Amino acid sequence: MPRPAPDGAGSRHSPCDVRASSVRTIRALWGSSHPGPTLVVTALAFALGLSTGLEPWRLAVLTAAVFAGQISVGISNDALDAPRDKAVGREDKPIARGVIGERTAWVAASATLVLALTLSAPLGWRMLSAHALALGSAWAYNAGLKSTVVSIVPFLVSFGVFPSLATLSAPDPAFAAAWAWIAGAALGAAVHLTNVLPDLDDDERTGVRGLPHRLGARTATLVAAGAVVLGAVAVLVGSSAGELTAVPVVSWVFFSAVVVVALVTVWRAVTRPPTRALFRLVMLAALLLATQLVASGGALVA
Ligand SMILES: CC(C)=CCC/C(C)=C/CC/C(C)=C/COP(=O)(O)OP(=O)(O)O
Repeated sequence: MPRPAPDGAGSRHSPCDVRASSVRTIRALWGSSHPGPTLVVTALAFALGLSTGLEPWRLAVLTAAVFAGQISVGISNDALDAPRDKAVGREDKPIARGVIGERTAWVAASATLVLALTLSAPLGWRMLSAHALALGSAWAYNAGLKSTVVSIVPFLVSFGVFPSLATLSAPDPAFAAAWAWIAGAALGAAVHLTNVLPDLDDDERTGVRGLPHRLGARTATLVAAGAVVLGAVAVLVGSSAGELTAVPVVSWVFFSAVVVVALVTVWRAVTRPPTRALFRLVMLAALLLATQLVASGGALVA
């Protein structure tokens, strides 16, 4: 069956055709946004905003700004990767499959980038600058750093600064404490090291050789699991100001759960070929740590 022409090229369309094509475009854009990570990072922003005690409008605007920013990062990533994804026949990539055109994708990625920054502005220039830094670093990954030995750096930067997006959104803005930077960067590293694992062979064929490709799947997963534990220790120790006797029981429960997740990640890595499950385990660890912060009332600011 012939594919519909991308970007609406073609002749006459009935209102039904137009509606169907709009739905197809929106679904394809959502599919290109890396929906799973987009939703997880948005939920993390919400949880960090809650734990910072933001008032409802600030919490809503922070969450919406992060959501828009993630969509812009995800779609621009797929738009830039489209020729490579097409070459290796990636069926999960709507742009590479020709469901939508690259022009449509770029319009959506640019519009959501502008929306993310516009929504950040009412939260203050510090939050706006921090979000611009996080997004700039993510776009730099998409634009080429992903194929270099320093492919991990944008994840360290974007996720390192990420907890501060919440604390800088407060009426009395402040950077997050050092332990929160460490936890964010450690989890960002784990996200990168596990996300690319199922695509290592396809990536090699199209010339993408980031840090995980050079480390190899097993080493990358072991380092990722170590980073998850480092993040968990940072949250446990940091949020109780170094007083281990003052750590609430709920924090120990979440900490133990995250260590179990890290152990399962290692076990899977040594017993099976790498799959998307390793990345999902890292996402789960990040959600557990954010929930721990909310449940224990741990303060993000020193
Ligand atoms: C807080 C914040 C702004 C964080 C974002 C940080 C960051 C560097 C994001 C890049 C996200 C991304 C689309 C990775 C997938 O790329 P890929 O091309 O390696 O893998 P794929 O095959 O899944 O597309």
